[in-house]
Amino acid sequence: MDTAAIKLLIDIQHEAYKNAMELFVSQLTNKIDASQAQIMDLAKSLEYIQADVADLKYQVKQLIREKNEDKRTTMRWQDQIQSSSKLVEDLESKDSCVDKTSHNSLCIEGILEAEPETLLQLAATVTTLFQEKLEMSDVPLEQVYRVGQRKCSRPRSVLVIFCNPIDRDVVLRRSRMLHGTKIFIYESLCPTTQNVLNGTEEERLPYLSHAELIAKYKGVAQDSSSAVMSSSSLATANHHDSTSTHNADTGGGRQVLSLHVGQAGVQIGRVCWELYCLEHGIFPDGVPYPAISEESSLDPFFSETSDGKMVPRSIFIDLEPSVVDEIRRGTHQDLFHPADLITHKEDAANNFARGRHSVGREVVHAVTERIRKQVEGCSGLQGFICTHSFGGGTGSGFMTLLLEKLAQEYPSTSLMRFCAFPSPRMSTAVVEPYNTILHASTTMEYDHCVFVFDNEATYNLCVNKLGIGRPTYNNLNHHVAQVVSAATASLRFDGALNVDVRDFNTNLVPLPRLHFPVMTYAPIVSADNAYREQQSVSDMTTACFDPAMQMATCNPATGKYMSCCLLYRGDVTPNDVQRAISAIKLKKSVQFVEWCPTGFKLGINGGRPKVLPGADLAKMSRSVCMLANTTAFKDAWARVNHKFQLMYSRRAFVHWFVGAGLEDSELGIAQENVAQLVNDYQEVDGDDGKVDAHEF
Ligand SMILES: Nc1nc2c(ncn2[C@@H]2O[C@H](COP(=O)(O)OP(=O)(O)OP(=O)(O)O)[C@@H](O)[C@H]2O)c(=O)[nH]1
Repeated sequence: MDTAAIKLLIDIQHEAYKNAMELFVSQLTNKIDASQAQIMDLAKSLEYIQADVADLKYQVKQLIREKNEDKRTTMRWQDQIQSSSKLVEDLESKDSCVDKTSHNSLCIEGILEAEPETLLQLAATVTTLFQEKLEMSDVPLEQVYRVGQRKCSRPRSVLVIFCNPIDRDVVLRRSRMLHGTKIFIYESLCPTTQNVLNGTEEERLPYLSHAELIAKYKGVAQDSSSAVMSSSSLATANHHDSTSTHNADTGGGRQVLSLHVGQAGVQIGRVCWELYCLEHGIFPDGVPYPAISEESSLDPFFSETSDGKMVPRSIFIDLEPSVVDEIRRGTHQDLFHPADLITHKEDAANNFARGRHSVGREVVHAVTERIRKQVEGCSGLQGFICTHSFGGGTGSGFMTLLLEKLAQEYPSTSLMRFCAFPSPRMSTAVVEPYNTILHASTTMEYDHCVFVFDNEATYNLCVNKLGIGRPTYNNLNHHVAQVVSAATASLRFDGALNVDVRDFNTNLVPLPRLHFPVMTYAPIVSADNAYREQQSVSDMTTACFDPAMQMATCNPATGKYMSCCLLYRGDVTPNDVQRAISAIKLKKSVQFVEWCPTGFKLGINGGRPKVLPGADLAKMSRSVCMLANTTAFKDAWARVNHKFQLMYSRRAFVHWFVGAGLEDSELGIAQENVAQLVNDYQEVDGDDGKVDAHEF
């Protein structure tokens, strides 16, 4: 083999080794890569396993924690069950004691005594009161003593313990004879006295504040089962405590009787009571929640039965049964006393005259009897609240009849009404203008507040502010009830600034005939937008002066405000309110009559506004209700009177009214009377007789 051949052979072998080496290296690399990948996979799996382990550890911990929590909850529940049963036992024992002891005492407020007086003299004063004012002969008293601060020649509260419980019942029944005397008799305190006062009869008795008195009784009750105060009377006594100064100033009582008349009045009333129950913590069957808010005063709007149920101080009246039957069959059927749901066989057929002169007369006696019964159950009636429409035959005609009876029987009792005024374009009856004008004319001289809203304005609020596509009466009534609840909150709850029924009339009616304040409520926010739209006190106060927020169709810019009541609820301070009002006063668009420079009546109530489950309105932390007496409302009257005139000039539908007992001349007189009302408004705002007629 020559050298060249050997060299070639070496090259070939070299190449072969090289290839083999490369192959080996690549195989080795692949193996290393595969191993690395495997290692990576293993590492990842390890990571997953570690994560799973951590997860499992966490879950185990969580389970242990939950188990412990469960244990604690079980223990808490056991505690609660124990304390509830104790509470029930306490209440049962108190109830049984109350049965024995609560029927021999009464609290008399407003006794004027010459200072200083001994117990005997005080007892003599009380006995003389019973003899002279209640026409009772000898009433043996077991004990009397004073309640409240000692101040010379101020009317004071006296607790009277009767020897004979029958005497106590007679005094309570006859307490109505004290009407107008500024002396009020309450069923508030029901203690036995043996352990309370130790002095001899000749010693002057200690003056105890209500709180001291209650504390003392509580102590006595704990020490000895012979002195007991029931939870209900304690609540009443607390209420006395909080309102006694208020009553002393106003000379008024406390309870309010609500009268809901006709379809609109009944349906609005029903929603109002559902809301009141929610606000006061009362189940639909009238049983109070176990813990009632301390600020809540049930007594003004509810009476309590012997088994602890709360019954609304209300009467629902309709001339036909179907609408009231819905209450009789509804969720709150057990709330109302059946006798407070009064119906007749046939309605007033949209006819004022049938409501006032024919069908209405057949029912009015039963209604006034039931009212009398309810009033007898009140220790001091503060006023009546009515809901009804102006346009229906019952709401207009029967209501005039009822108002006459109330004026005769309870002349000094205040009254306020929430009324559905006919809408400019929406109407359910052609003769609404007749009914409205006849009603207004007949009741014109009653100078109590008639708070007005119309369904069209309320409907627009539901559409534009709450985003309801096609609002029903139910939607409208929920909104109206919200406003009625806001307006009556200060009658039902203790607050920083309270307003009572008489205050409304005194502050909102500057001239007797001009007594139709318009209702506005803010904020109106749909439940969907609740979290986005919390409004400040200033925002919502300003919103009240926005015409689009008003619940009655009239433009405030065409008139002047004569008076204005702003009732705040919830998270509101007097400073916030003052700032908001100062800002309003600077607005040129808000015009007040010159002779009413202060203009604003304020009420502040700490409790947050509540809404019924499923309501369209959002639950907000604060709200305001404005009741404003504005001369702009003349436009609404002029509009209805114009419609009346159009029909009456052709004597259209007049025969139906005359046929049901109306004097023909009454229609003409009514129209003139309301035309005069429009003039009265115009005189007040110095208008030159112009009325906004574009809506007619
Ligand atoms: N907001 C509201 N308005 C109502 C309701 N029902 C009727 N109305 C309005 O009330 C006016 C008619 O009065 P009603 O209350 O229905 O009639 P009534 O008083 O029962 O009288 P009669 O039916 O004639 O016996 C109309 O303007 C209706 O739009 C209601 O539930 N809510």
